[in-house]
Amino acid sequence: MLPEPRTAIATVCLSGTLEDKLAAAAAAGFDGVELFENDLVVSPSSPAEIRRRCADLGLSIDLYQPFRDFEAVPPRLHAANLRRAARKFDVMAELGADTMLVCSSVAPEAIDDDELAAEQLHALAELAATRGMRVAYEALAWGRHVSGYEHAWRIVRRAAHPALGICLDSFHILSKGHDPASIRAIPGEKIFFLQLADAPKLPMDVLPWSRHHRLFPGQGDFDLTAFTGHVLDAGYRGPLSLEVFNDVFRQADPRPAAVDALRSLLALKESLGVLELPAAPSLTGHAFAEVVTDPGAGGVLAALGFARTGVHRTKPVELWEQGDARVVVNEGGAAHGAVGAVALASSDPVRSAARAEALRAPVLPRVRGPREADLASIAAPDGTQVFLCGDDWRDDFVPTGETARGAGVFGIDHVALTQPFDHFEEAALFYRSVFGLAPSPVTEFAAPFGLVRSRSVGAGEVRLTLEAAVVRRGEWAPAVPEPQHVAFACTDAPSAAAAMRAAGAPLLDIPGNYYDDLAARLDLPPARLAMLREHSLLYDRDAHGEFLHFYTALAGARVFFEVVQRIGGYRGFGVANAPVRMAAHRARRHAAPPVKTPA
Ligand SMILES: O=C(O)c1ccc(O)c(O)c1
Ligand SMILES: [Mg+2]
Repeated sequence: MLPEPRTAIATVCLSGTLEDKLAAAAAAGFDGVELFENDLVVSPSSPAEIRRRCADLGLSIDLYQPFRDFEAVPPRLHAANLRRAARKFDVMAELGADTMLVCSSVAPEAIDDDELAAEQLHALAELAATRGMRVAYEALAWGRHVSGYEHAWRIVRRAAHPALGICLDSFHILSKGHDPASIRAIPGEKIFFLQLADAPKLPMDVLPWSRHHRLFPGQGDFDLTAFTGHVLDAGYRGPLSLEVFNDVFRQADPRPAAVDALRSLLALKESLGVLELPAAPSLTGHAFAEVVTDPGAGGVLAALGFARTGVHRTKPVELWEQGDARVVVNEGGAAHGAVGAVALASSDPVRSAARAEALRAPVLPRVRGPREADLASIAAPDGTQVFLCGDDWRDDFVPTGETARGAGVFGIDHVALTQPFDHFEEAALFYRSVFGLAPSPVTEFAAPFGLVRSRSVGAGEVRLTLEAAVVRRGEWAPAVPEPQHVAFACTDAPSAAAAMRAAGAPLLDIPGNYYDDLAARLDLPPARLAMLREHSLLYDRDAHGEFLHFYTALAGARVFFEVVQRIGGYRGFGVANAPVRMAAHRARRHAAPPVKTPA
């Protein structure tokens, strides 16, 4: 196994003042930082004070950057650039930083002349060397004449100065579709620095793409494992340093953002085989879901055919069951009103907790009564608790003796966790790295109250959907923000809907326009279409099978239920129908007072 690389983060990734950023990076466990010039310029601390602060926090300053528009300029400008550089080397000496980043020129004065670029960089490297420092040259994807790493490397080789090397940045290389395999031809000791950033594939100009949409490794569409593998194989032994320009991260609380950032590197190191973590135990299904709501949810569950089978020994929560679908109802939290916990059956809950801890996920201390089962409880980025349980969690509930009437539900199909916009990317990385759940591609759909971004994470019978409004919402959107829901699986949706409706379940009515559109889009047999219309069922299909589903009205402040039937190997979640459901919820809220079914 290669030695485990050190970790670093550019101060530009995080929000706040330099002091906030350094504290957050250190608390998350980073070894070093890339210091952005702007963060230094606005700081009231002198470079020497920043150096002491970093030392106290256990952080090294691995790179000072950026130094712009240096190479390939007319002689008059070159002299001025060297003067400017000498000042910056003085600052670096005070900081205790020994590597300066020089990005390829973007200025219109820059000349397309590799010989001149090499000559001027040689002069800069000579200046650095006299102070025991070095210069790392990076090709920006939008550099005026140098925009690819192979070109930057040709110039560095031509300059032939021991204090001049290159800086590789995964974004600039992968965004332009350049093949990273040629990195292997660069001697490791000439790769002075490595900056890592992922990104979603977006058909836009590289500059705005880079400045607004970079993500932490594992959150986007680039293959950072293969990329970093080439760099390590070339012999690079410096830090893995995150350089992520992202509008959300730059406004977020830097403390959890830094933890999220470090988690991305731990997962990357694991995938590279340079860090061993406790393996993710297999997850065999949904043990239960906990809904935190105001009184009423139990009544809706009763109408769906569930029975109240248990009462918790010490907490004011009840267990409701039908088949293998289990819902813990906590009616004490109307203020929150949503899915409070997702409980997944783990083959090894203790190892699940150990892996979560190793990936810096908050493992919550659990207050246990004398007979209570040991569950690992881990807080997801939005505060949802994820329980990993073995078989004994049911012992926490005193049986009531009631049994479910039953309406065809046999289990939990999925749990839909609407996310605050700011946690969307982080959530996918969290569920993937901590629990080994594979994310689907991101889709977006137009909903009545704005565009919604959606993806799922899952493995086998464990399925979670993550949805977020694409921009923060204003005053006009409904007063019930982002309801969450639990979806139950059944084998016969029309019969289940009929039985539930007969028992008084508040099922959503779907407008006729929806069925007219279905008839136009899909060539469904008339009898099947009539059946869907009669029961207000929604329909979807993919290459693997078909999907029938229906929803209840809101059963609490922010929670509702869904019943689904998967036919064949259908893999989706009926996302295309989500806007119909949202509009139906809105119509229902306006037409009727809040649902209050008798318990
Ligand atoms: O967007 C920029 O200007 C910028 C600056 C420094 C970098 O290392 C980089 O990758 C981009
Ligand atoms: Mg960079």
